[in-house]
Amino acid sequence: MVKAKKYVFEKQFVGLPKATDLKLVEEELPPLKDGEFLSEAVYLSVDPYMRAYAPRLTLGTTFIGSQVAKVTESKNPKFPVGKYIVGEFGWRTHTVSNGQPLLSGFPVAWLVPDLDGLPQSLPLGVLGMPGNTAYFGFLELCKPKAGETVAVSGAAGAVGSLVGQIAKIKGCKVIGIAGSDEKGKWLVDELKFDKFLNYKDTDFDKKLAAAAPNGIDCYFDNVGGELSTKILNKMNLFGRISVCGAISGYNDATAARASPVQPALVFKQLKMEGFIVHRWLDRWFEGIQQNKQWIKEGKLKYRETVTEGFDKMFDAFVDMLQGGNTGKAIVKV
Ligand SMILES: NC(=O)C1=CN([C@@H]2O[C@H](COP(=O)(O)OP(=O)(O)OC[C@H]3O[C@@H](n4cnc5c(N)ncnc54)[C@H](OP(=O)(O)O)[C@@H]3O)[C@@H](O)[C@H]2O)C=CC1
Ligand SMILES: C/C=C/C(C)=O
Repeated sequence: MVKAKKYVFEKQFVGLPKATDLKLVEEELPPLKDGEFLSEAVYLSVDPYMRAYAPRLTLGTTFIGSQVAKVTESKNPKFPVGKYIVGEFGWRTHTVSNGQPLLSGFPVAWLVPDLDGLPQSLPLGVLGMPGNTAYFGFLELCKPKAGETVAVSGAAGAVGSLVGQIAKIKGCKVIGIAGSDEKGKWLVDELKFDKFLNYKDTDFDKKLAAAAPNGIDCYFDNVGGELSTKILNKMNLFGRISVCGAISGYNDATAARASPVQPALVFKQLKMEGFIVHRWLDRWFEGIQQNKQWIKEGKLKYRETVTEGFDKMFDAFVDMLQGGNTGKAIVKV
């Protein structure tokens, strides 16, 4: 009999999640039926969407999330023993699944493609959902042209760090905005962003004006709130804004306030569009393949912030929400 550990969503989050909002429990897994397989988590992802989607989750269920897992027993020929998979199984160590797609049509599990020797954790980051968010969300919505100026907030995180590099690949000038000078040093020195702005600086407004003397053509928005209104007010005529996320407000216990964006939208004739990455499910492996190719060519770099231990899932989650990560935040079991 296999015992699994899992985190159950006990209490709805109010403000920053508390350890007591989730409960770590053990359960015995049943023997496999035909069509099922058993997998063991190797890496688990902690992502901002877990906080953003929480109000829609049912209390008492396993908390949501993706993992890279190894198939250890199988009665399903599509998921043979020894293969690595990405599973949408939630925060749990062992899982019995039949591999059937979720109600949304999203596969509950897919085999990790050939990584050409790259780390097995990357399907949770640059070669998975965050990588595709950067690839499709930026290129399809911002439609950047060489020579244009691109601003990206959340710039040192899993998605933002890739968006800025893809913008550089496309010949753009890139302004990255994040919350620490150490992150800024990584963006400029290693990822070759043109400029870095720390949104916590008291003279941020002055520095923004100096960093974008000719205005901003594309903005990839990971954070929302007042910071994003400030960027919108610096946009050029017919600028494009890809709205990816709004993490600056995810932990607000009361409704966040930001100055109106409509004047900038009207007078600069801006195009602002939100998206969910699953819009490009039919092109999922195109994004992964392209990002892998760019890594191999040395054009796309990635970083991971790895926390060790399944019992540290909550700590890793809250640390990421508060900016403790550079690049993709993951947990190694
Ligand atoms: N639309 C979609 O399909 C998807 C949307 N997303 C969204 O993209 C965004 C980035 O996700 P991801 O790259 O995975 O996460 P990150 O790796 O960027 O981690 C979150 C980061 O958010 C920053 N942050 C936290 N609080 C604030 C704040 N008040 N103001 C500004 N920045 C803050 C922190 O960096 P710092 O030190 O800079 O503050 C932190 O490191 C999120 O908003 C997420 O919801 C992600 C995937 C898919
Ligand atoms: C799929 C992820 C969505 C957000 C908002 O993070």
